[in-house]
Amino acid sequence: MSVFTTVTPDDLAPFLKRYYIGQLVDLKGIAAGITNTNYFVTTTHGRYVLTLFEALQSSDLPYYVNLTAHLAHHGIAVAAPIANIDDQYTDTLNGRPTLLVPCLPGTVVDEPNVAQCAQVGEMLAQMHLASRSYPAHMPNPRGVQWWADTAAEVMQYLDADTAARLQAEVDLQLRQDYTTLPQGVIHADLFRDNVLLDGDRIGGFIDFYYACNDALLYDLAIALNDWCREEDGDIDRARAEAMLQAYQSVRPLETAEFAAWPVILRGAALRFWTSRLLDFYKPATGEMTYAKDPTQYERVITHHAQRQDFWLTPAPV
Ligand SMILES: Nc1ncnc2c1ncn2[C@@H]1O[C@H](COP(=O)(O)OP(=O)(O)OP(=O)(O)O)[C@@H](O)[C@H]1O
Ligand SMILES: N[C@@H](CCO)C(=O)O
Repeated sequence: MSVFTTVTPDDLAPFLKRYYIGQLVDLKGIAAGITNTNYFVTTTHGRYVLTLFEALQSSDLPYYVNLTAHLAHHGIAVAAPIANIDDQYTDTLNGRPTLLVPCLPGTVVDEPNVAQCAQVGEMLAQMHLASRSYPAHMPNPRGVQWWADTAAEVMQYLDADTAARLQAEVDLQLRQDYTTLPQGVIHADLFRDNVLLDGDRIGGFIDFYYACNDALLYDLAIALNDWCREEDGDIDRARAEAMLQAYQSVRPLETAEFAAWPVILRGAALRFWTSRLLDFYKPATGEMTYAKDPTQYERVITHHAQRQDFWLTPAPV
């Protein structure tokens, strides 16, 4: 249950007076999500989502919040932040920084189909292009060096075989230079639970709190590793081809990206293998004792390492 900070209708009444969204009708905590407190707020004008940030400080928020405003301005399906009477996107409630956005249509889909993977690929490419005019810059706090540092931190808990495989993956990634690939703003966590789908249509991309500037191809690899993944960590060909073709219908990959693709797929998997190992063996104090399965991403890497074909048709000349 992800309500860490309780909000009552009495707490909310003075807060809502700072917005032009009508009067409160209903307030309901949202169970999904593991980092922040989220509430559905229904007013006489409509339905909204109120987020109370549990870890991020007000000073951290502008990059993420202005990014979603920028993307919404360009027609990407994201929840555009709502400004308060002081024309600020963020406010404060019960000692936490807050954000109020409209409720987007759709639900999280656990078993996406080919058409849905194509939609995600297409909108991800649109998002990458639309954010080229976004002026702010944020280095990736969870880049290759973070994978290496995190692997070193959890190595002591692993059996010798797993530790050796983890170290080999880290060494492989430390030898790469992804900075020569096309760069831009990436979502960096575009898993199934961060996209709302309304049938085959995208209701919206949500949860931009890992967004940063990095290689665009890395973002595509993160999305593909989740959206097209089977239970055993293998990738489903039909979904992968659909996602890649749809992405490339908007932003064709460059020759250097074709070359980097097989290894960056493993890097994108290593990012979540290491973060899940860290959450599993060294959960942060006060964090919910809920950790996703690290071995899922170990298996993704094993499959990628054995693969000959990476679903890409030859690069256009
Ligand atoms: N704009 C929105 N419209 C509709 N539902 C939303 C919206 N934003 C969030 N939600 C709902 O709230 C849930 C939790 O949101 P989110 O995944 O952002 O939680 P979090 O705790 O902030 O992040 P995380 O779980 O990645 O740590 C989502 O699964 C979705 O059901
Ligand atoms: N999407 C991440 C969790 C949130 O960052 C994972 O599945 O490990």
